[in-house]
Amino acid sequence: MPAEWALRAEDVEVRFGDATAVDGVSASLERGRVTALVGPNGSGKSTLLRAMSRLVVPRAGAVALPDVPDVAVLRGRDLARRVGLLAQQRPTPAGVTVRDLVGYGRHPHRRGWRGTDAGGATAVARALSLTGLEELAEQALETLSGGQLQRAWLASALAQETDVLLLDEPINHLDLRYQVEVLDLVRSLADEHGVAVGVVLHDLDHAAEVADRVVVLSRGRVVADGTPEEALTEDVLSAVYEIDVRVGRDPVDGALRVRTRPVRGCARRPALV
Ligand SMILES: Nc1ncnc2c1ncn2[C@@H]1O[C@H](COP(=O)(O)OP(=O)(O)OP(=O)(O)O)[C@@H](O)[C@H]1O
Repeated sequence: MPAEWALRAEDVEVRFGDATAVDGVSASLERGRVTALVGPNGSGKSTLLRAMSRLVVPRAGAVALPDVPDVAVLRGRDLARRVGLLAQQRPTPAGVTVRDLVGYGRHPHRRGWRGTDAGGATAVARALSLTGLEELAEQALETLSGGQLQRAWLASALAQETDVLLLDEPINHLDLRYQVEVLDLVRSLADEHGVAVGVVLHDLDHAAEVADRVVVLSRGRVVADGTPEEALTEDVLSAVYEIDVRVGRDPVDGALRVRTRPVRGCARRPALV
């Protein structure tokens, strides 16, 4: 049975001056499913996520929720209660603690002139716990490492408690352990909480592992959209990345593995001592 869609881009076009960054893209994010957006640098992944959360206004097309044919009619805070975005580029405000930053994620839920938010404290505590940041909660953002800061921003997006979560390169700067933990978290948000996740990833092995569906973008257009096996083919990837790509299976666990021909000079590495 096809999954129920939660957010949909319909023929979305975004231009910056004369340049078209997203060129008539249609793609759906489904409840309880992880959709990975992949493609070369500059192919329009971030711009598409930003258009889906209305951070950029499409020149044509629409972004729809099941009950709202075009989210352009929604107030920003109404959309932010339903669609969360972990953007790629974020300013780091000085003198702000991790707990403050995570609390900002509750902004769309605050009501009234005092800004009351009944579920706020629980949501912030949960987000800190899910991202392993409880011990750093009172620390100022400027004292964090790149990976800790990345987790703090992710926690802020989680505290927003939206049905749709858009994550732009969420495992950037993370060490091996936190890469796995964040990808596990992404999976469990979909599996256990029914969240529709759209995630931009550069590592195609990660995309194959975590995603139910993969959308491959090239020059602002969708060139493949399907299961990892359907979308991440040698033909598609070799054409899109303009490099000889091989797709196989991991001999140990059978997972899809994407490899490139060794870069000249890197094929023969000295033996590890
Ligand atoms: N604010 C902007 N002003 C002008 N051009 C922009 C702006 N944002 C993005 N672009 C251009 O739009 C195109 C798509 O950029 P985008 O950031 O969406 O690509 P991407 O696939 O996310 O790339 P990357 O993998 O490098 O993050 C690029 O050519 C980029 O230069």
